Amino acid sequence: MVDRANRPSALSTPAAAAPGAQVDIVGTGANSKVIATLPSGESVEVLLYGATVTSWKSNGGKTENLWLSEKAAVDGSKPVRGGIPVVFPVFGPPPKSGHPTSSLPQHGFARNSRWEFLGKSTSEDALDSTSVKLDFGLYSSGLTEDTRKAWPLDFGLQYSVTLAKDSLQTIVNVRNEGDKSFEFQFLLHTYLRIKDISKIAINGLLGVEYIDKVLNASTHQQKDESVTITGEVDRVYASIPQDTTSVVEAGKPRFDVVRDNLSDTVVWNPWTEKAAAMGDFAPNEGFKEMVCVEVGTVKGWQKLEKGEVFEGGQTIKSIL
Ligand SMILES: O=P(O)(O)OC[C@H]1O[C@@H](O)[C@H](O)[C@@H](O)[C@@H]1O
Repeated sequence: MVDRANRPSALSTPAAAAPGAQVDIVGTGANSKVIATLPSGESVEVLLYGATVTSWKSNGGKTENLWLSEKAAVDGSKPVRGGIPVVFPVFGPPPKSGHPTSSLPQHGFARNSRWEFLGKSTSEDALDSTSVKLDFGLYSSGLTEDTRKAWPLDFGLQYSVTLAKDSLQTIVNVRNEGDKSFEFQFLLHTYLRIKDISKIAINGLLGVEYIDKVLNASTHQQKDESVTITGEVDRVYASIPQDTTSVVEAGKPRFDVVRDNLSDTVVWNPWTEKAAAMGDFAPNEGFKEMVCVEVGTVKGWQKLEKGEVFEGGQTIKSIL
């Protein structure tokens, strides 16, 4: 457990009042989303369902950085296929029995619960560039009765999405608001949009041990400098010493994914058959234009005692 409640996050954004960013709440009910746009045109869209970031445009609003399936459910009927779903309090299929998360669905309940929009703050950096921070909350009191029964622990999640000119920062703060300790895993299931999977290299994982879920969960070590993708990939890289995982496309840096207080990263691409088997994955060939680089804490469990807080997240830089 890492308690960062009392130390300022290196990634936190000051909430100084500055005009400029436009923030709108669009739609009603399960479809509601918050859209923030900077004066320079960059934008982010966050569906209240799952607090799922469904779009992040940089380059003056001209470049979409996230992949979203054409058949993604954005009506609250199921987790969103694409964008940045939030995985909490368990990653993947939960332990079969004997763990408090055992009756939860794959990847937990955060990605299919409706979050509250807590508000926005804007700031300007030294270069007079505006950024906007959107805060979302999910609390045990806001869960459905069934979910509450399946995980009857008192928690508060605050999730901050900060849009700046060339970056998006997503940070979670998990608080134990009950009397009993609890364990959790957390992951940001980011679907990065790329042009051509055959030209992608993922760097920053050299020497790191990973569990290969395609090869019967066997353990391997990353021996090549770059991970390239030529078939289904589903790997959990754990305890990564380097903070940054980079995505290079056709020899040019495209994304830097910088982890904050999260030591693991999942690299996932479903490839042909798995993509075709998912009813909400479209178009079929869409797997060529996405790669998931998912930062998290998923090997083992984070434990929070009464009143304790954990904070962690990522900053993604879009390089063009
Ligand atoms: O279909 P889901 O539940 O969104 O999960 C997608 C993928 O998510 C990845 O994080 C997992 O490592 C994969 O095993 C899984 O298939």
